[in-house]
Amino acid sequence: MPDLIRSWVETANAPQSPFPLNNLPYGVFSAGDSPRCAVAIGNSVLDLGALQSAGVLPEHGFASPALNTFMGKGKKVWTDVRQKLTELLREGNKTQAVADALHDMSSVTTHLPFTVTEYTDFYAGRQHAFNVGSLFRDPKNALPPNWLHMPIGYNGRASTVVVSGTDFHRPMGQLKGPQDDTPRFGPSKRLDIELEMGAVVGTPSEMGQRISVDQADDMIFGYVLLNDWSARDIQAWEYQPLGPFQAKAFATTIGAWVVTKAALDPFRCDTPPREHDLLRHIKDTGPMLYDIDLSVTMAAPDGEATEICRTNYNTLYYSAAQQLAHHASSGCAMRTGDLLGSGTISGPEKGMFGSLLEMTWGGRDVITLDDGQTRTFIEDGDTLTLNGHAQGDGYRIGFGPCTGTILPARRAKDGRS
Ligand SMILES: O=C(O)/C=C/C(=O)CC(=O)CC(=O)O
Ligand SMILES: [Ca+2]
Ligand SMILES: [Mg+2]
Repeated sequence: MPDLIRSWVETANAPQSPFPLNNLPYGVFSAGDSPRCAVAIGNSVLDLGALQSAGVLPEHGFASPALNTFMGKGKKVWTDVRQKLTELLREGNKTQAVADALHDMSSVTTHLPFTVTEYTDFYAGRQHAFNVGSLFRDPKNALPPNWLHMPIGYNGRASTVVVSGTDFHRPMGQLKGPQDDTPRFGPSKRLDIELEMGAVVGTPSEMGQRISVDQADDMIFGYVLLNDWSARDIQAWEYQPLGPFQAKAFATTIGAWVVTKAALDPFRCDTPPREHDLLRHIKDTGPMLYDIDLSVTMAAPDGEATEICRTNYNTLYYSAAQQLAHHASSGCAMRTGDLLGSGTISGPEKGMFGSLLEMTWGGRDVITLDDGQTRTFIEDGDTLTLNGHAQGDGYRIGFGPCTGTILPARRAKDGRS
């Protein structure tokens, strides 16, 4: 485990800081002006657009409002820029040009860090797949027969991926419970979260090109926290035979900071033992998961945030590299800015479940918040926040929060649902 790299930005050296010099996650910010690229360091953001204009950094599209140009340049450029930034911010190396490009994080606005090209969501949490299979289908055959052989996924919506802090309205949809004769259209009453990690594709692949697991790993630029908000009542009625559609299309929240693979490298860990040998195109090639502590808090309007789940990214069955290799295996082209959701990260015990559906076992149990309020699913005004970090020796690699507050459903203009 490497040591903390000390920075002249003092707040970056605090053991609890999510953004020490070892991290350097990328994002997009504005300070009452045009959005441009940045890295987070301690309590500050460093304006990469300004450093590029000043000739301190080479031209990698840092003055644009998205990381895509830089992400598309690949491993060599990512490594060079990381080394350069590490030297610029290292203790003892303070210069006026770099000090002038720092902004207090509390005074800036963070934006969606990259243009999301396409969004695919996987299902790689074994406990989650088991729990959902038991609740929605047959507890005796909870895990689908293909599940141990390939990372199952569905194509989601990129258009509605939003950055942490974006509030949105409760979705409307078709609802039909088991006791109802006919469906009706109305606000979802079983609004849920899904604790996930998103892998961000940097370098693209061509249509028809096969990629190995190691090539796939090299294509990944970094990772974000991801909340795949889900309307369980819409989902239960609509999902057969083609899978989730409107139930997961209304919003997906990602964190504002993309943590690079380089920052996470010391925290790589093995995938679990395989029950069936995986086929060659997705076989494990070494440690490909990460030891990242994850948690979720829920807060009622004006209430305290209560931790409702604590789990780890290392509980997944498939890595993002295996998912990406599988995704391209038919000849599907992958593009810069593609976002791959890991699947809901539910660990093997109850306090480790990454959705309210599982925590309340289908809405049968309640969750009691620290202020005494109870919940099954999300109510209007509630705020849900994902947090995550990898714990180093005296420092942590944090992701920043991934949060959203639910606003009441938007009724039709005539007041009807
Ligand atoms: O098993 C199903 O019918 C669907 C389960 C899901 O909730 C899909 C999903 O988003 C996958 C995941 O996040 O793990
Ligand atoms: Ca999901
Ligand atoms: Mg979603």
